[in-house]
Amino acid sequence: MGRIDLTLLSDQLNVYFIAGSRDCTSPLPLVLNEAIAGGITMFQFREKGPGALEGQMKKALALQLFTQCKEADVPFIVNDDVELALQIDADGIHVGQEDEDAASVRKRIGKNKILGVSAHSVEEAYRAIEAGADYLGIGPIYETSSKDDAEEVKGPGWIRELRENGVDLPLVAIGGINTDNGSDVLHAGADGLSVISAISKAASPFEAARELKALFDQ
Ligand SMILES: Cc1ncc(COP(=O)(O)OP(=O)(O)O)c(N)n1
Ligand SMILES: Cc1ncsc1CCOP(=O)(O)O
Ligand SMILES: [Mg+2]
Repeated sequence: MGRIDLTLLSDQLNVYFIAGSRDCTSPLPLVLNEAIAGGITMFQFREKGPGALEGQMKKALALQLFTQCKEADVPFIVNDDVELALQIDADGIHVGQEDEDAASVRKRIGKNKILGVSAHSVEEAYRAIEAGADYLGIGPIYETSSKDDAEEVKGPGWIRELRENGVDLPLVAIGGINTDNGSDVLHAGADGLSVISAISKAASPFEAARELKALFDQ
């Protein structure tokens, strides 16, 4: 049995903000400060795509954001880059089907870090669980403009389908999620809502995070 407490994790996934420097119009540390004040429960550093920082600049930004998260007790997850996650001793890593194999990542990070894996079919979900995933990222639920190579839109019914097929690991939904459609996603069986643009491009990241968090109090 791993060290990760899955009951605690399902709450930590509630408002899962994901961003890299190019997702924001103001500096990411400022956006993250507001998002934290608004009540996000987890953060994923996803620095990729054209114009993304690399090497030491990427690491320096990761360390700055990680410090902010630590001060607020918000788990800090690194997207894709297992090496970086290990170097800075992040709280966890998220990988997809095109990234390093989840079982190999689990071996490298040990039992004490959170491992999130994207799944697009019941089969992928079961394979990820077998490989040692702590939670699954499920999507895209709705249309997204934040990921160029996103798979086809699946709708919230897909979350229900996974639950009906016995997938009981914490699930976080992703893709086009906002305060208007978030409750449909939760009613379908997701533990959490992961968002990029709903917070990173909001006029007030603080208000956006606060409104997403409020969906869990209803
Ligand atoms: C919580 C969460 N779910 C899914 C993803 C997507 O991961 P992936 O399919 O590897 O795509 P990229 O984000 O790496 O472009 C995610 N990052 N987080
Ligand atoms: C990383 C990722 N994986 C599937 S959709 C997506 C992007 C989600 O961004 P947004 O919340 O802006 O739709
Ligand atoms: Mg990936």
